Order: sequence, then C-alpha cells, then structure tokens
Amino acid sequence: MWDELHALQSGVADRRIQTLFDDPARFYAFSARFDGMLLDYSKTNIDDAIRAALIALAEAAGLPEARAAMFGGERINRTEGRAVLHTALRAPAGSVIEIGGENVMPEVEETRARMARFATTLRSGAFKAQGGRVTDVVNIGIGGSDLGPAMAVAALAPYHDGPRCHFVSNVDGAHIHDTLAGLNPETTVVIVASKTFATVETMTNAATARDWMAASVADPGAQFVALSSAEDRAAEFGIAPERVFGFADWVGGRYSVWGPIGLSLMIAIGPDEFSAFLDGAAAMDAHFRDAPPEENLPVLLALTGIWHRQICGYPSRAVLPYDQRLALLPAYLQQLEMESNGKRVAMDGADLTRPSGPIVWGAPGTNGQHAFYQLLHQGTDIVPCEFMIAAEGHEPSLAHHHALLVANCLAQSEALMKGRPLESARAIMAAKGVHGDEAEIQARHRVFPGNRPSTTLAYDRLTPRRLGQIIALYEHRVFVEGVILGINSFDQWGVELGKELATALGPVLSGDEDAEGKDGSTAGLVTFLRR
Ligand SMILES: O=P(O)(O)OC[C@H]1O[C@](O)(CO)[C@@H](O)[C@@H]1O
Repeated sequence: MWDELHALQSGVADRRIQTLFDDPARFYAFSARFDGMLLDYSKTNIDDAIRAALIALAEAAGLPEARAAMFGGERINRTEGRAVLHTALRAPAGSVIEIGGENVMPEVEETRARMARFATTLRSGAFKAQGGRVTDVVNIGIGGSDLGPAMAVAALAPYHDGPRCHFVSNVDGAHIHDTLAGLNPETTVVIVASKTFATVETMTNAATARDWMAASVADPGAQFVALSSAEDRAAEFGIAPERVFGFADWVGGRYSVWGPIGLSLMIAIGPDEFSAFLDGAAAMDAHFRDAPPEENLPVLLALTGIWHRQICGYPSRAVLPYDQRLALLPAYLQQLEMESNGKRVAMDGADLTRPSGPIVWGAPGTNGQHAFYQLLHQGTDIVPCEFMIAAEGHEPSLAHHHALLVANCLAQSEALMKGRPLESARAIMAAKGVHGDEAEIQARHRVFPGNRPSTTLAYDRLTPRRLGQIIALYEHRVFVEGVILGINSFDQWGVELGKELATALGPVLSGDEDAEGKDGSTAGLVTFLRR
C-alpha cells in the first residue's frame, strides 16, 4: 500500500494541480459536505487513484476496527491501560456506552447536570461570592486544561453573556500577576482545572491565587472550584465536594473540553449554548462512525494529511483560520495533533518506519498574510495550508469586512495553486517600462512557483454547534492519522523528561545543591542566572 502510494506520488510529482481542473466536476468530486460544512480538498494533487489507494491504506491499517474499538470503550490507550471515551462526554442523554460492561453515561449525565446547575446559579447571581455577585472567573490550568476552554471562549465571544472569563496557564508569575491585577478578589471565582491536580504550574498558580484571595476574603476556599480526576487531591487543597467536578481517566487532557474542563465555557455562554456545542460534536461523531470514507470529513482530512506528510514528505502544515475569534485554534491544534501523533515508536514499541505527524503551526488570516505568507508562496519548503472560513460573520453592520475576509481567503488558496510564471512577471516589468538585465532580475523575484496544495473548510457561521463539529472533526482526523501510522495517539510520554529535570534543577538554582554532574552548558547557565 505504502509502496503503491509512493509510486503514484512519483508519477504525479511534476503534475500541476491546476490541470486537474480540466475536469469541470473536480470540485464536486474532491469536496465533501456535512451539515453546514464543506471540506474542499480539490486544490491538492490527490486524484481518483490516489484517493482510492489512501482509503485502501486506512482500511488495511484497521481503521474500521480501531474506530469501533474506540467508540466501544476498549482500552486502546495501551501504554496507560485506558479506554478513550471523550465521545461519551458529548453523547446524547440516554445513550449507553460501556467500559467492561458498565454504562458510563449515568455518571456523565449527572456531572453534566451538576455543572449546569452551578453555571446557572453563578450566571444568575444566586451563587454569591463574599463581595456579592460574581463578576470574573479565572480558569487556572495548562495544556488541555487551558487551551480548549480558552480557545472556545474566545471563539464564541458573540454568545458570551456570563461573567468575564480569564485564563492563567504559565508558571511565569507575570501571567497570574497581570491577570489578577485588574480583578476584585471579593467577586472572583477561581477554577483550578487539572486532570491530575498535580501539575506543578497549575498548583503553583492555584496557591498564589489562594493567597491573593485570602488577603481579602474570610473564606477563600468558598470561591474555589476544582475540575479534576483526582478528587481526593482537590479536597486536600480545601475545595468542598459540591464544587469539585470529577471526570474519569478515559478522558485525555487534550480531549477534555467537553466535560468539566469546559466549565468556564459553560459559565460564559450558558448551559443551553454549551449543549449546542456538545450536540455539534456528537453529530460529527455519528458522521465519523457511519459515513463511507469518500464522504467522511475526518477520514478525508486525515488522508490529505497522510498524503502530504508521509507520502509527499512535507514536514509541516499551516492552520489558517480566516476568523479572528479562532486566533487560539492553531495553539489548540498544536497540542491536539503534536502531543497525539508526535511519536517515534509504534504501538508495539518498534521504531516507526515513516515520519511521525507533522509540525502544526499557523495564525489567523488576514494577519498572517502580512507576516509569514511570503514563505508559503516563495519559500523553498512546501507547506500544505488548511484554510477555514465562515460564509457570514456575527456583525451584520460590518458585512463589508467579511466580504474582504472571504475574498482574501479564497485569493490565497488560488494564488498558492496557480502561482505566477516567469512570462507573466516579465510582462509586468515590461509594462512598468523596465527592460534588459534589470527587468530579468526583477521578474525572477516576482515569480510564484505555485502548485502548492491547500484545503479549505467552509461553514455557515461559527456557532457553538459548528465549533463543536470543527473540534470533533480535528480530533477524529488525528485519530485516523494515528491508526494509519500505527501509533498510540493518546499517551504523551515525551513531556516527562523535561518535567523530571526541572524538578531536579530546583535545588541547584536555589543554591541548595551544586551543579555537579550537569553538562557544561547547563552548569554555565545556572551560574549566570544565579549571579
Ligand atoms: O490537567 P493536568 O493534569 O494538569 O495536565 C495538563 C497537561 O499536561 C500534560 O499532561 C502534558 O504535560 C497534558 O497532556 C495535559 O493536558
């Protein structure tokens, strides 16, 4: 299968993507729709034969079985011995989802209902902080306990009618200092979001926030909430059980926004809109489970990923949402994709024989156009681009802005594909009255090689439901790529070594231990920083 795909790639290496549009039906044949979304992958070099080979590859890798195993609650996270069931957090009420014969849904639904009750009392003012109605909520968490809710709260700003939400993640004291500086401790609620309730950054920030609050209110613990799988540790921290929202170990950190970790989002937009967010994701789950591969958005997005990274060899991909409110989506997807598929061994511990998942990066358009798009168009590396655009914004009086946004988004994928040949650049110089050697030099700088692939995800409007679908689409894309690569997308051992060394460096930096045994560079830096 892999050999066949490499052979197909060699055969089309010189083909211009643009020539594929000689077929007037290309756009329809190489795009797929679901609900209010459209995934266009026609501006790639994938043709019928390549798509068929990619689908065969996914099937040979056991995608149907792996998908059934995930939805069926099997312990597919082999290195941690855990099931992977974030899909249960958004499953409709009344669903039956079992792990080892036990239905997990009653507990999921009970926690969902408790979250909704708490969010409602907080939004209505029935829950009183020690200075009265809650004005501000500070979510303290990092990685999956931060990026999901922070990204979604920003994305859904037009639906935000609850208290203000703030997010503190970095252990750099500047982050919590600057966030708390503008807040009143008497009307602020602090949410400590940590699956393990042991992450050093989060626990350090939580202790600082508690000290800040203790300086102003009699009972700081009364304004603290915990979101965690380690409910005993939350209790030790001094948070009463009625404000502890637990979740099971089968929810991975980067897949956790759908449950308690999403509490700040629920407080911001309200339980009804939060339900719409879950419903969107559940609809994508059903589509992923049931749609045939040629119509299945997560499968198709994954296959373009495999084609570009593992077959064509492009090392990175750019996520380019033409939506300012999705400014945090690239960071969110960096964790989702790189923590899931940035691995060098297969499920059985053998070395991977192919590249791991790609480097994921990006920024919203149109800002990126005035920064790094230069490289996308004329750099020597090819970076597949993943554009995202809504048909309409939330500001009817600013429709002319949105029209410009859409035009820019479409123009970029067109420019990447078509480029500008040397003859056109020469004609531009001639029209400017520049001739001879200077014209030739100037023309060469104005050439765009083109033939650079992109996909576009278009949707009607960034509603809570649509955002839920988009995130679930990417989650399942990551899963499919992981299955094809034969890796475990649900552990993250690669984050451990740095944590261990940071712990060991603490006493060295404080001067309690010397730097003996450290390499010369680390010892030199310790000396410089201590001085
Ligand atoms: O929610 P926790 O347990 O504080 O973990 C935060 C993050 O840290 C990581 O474990 C990586 O260090 C992520 O996977 C996770 O999202």
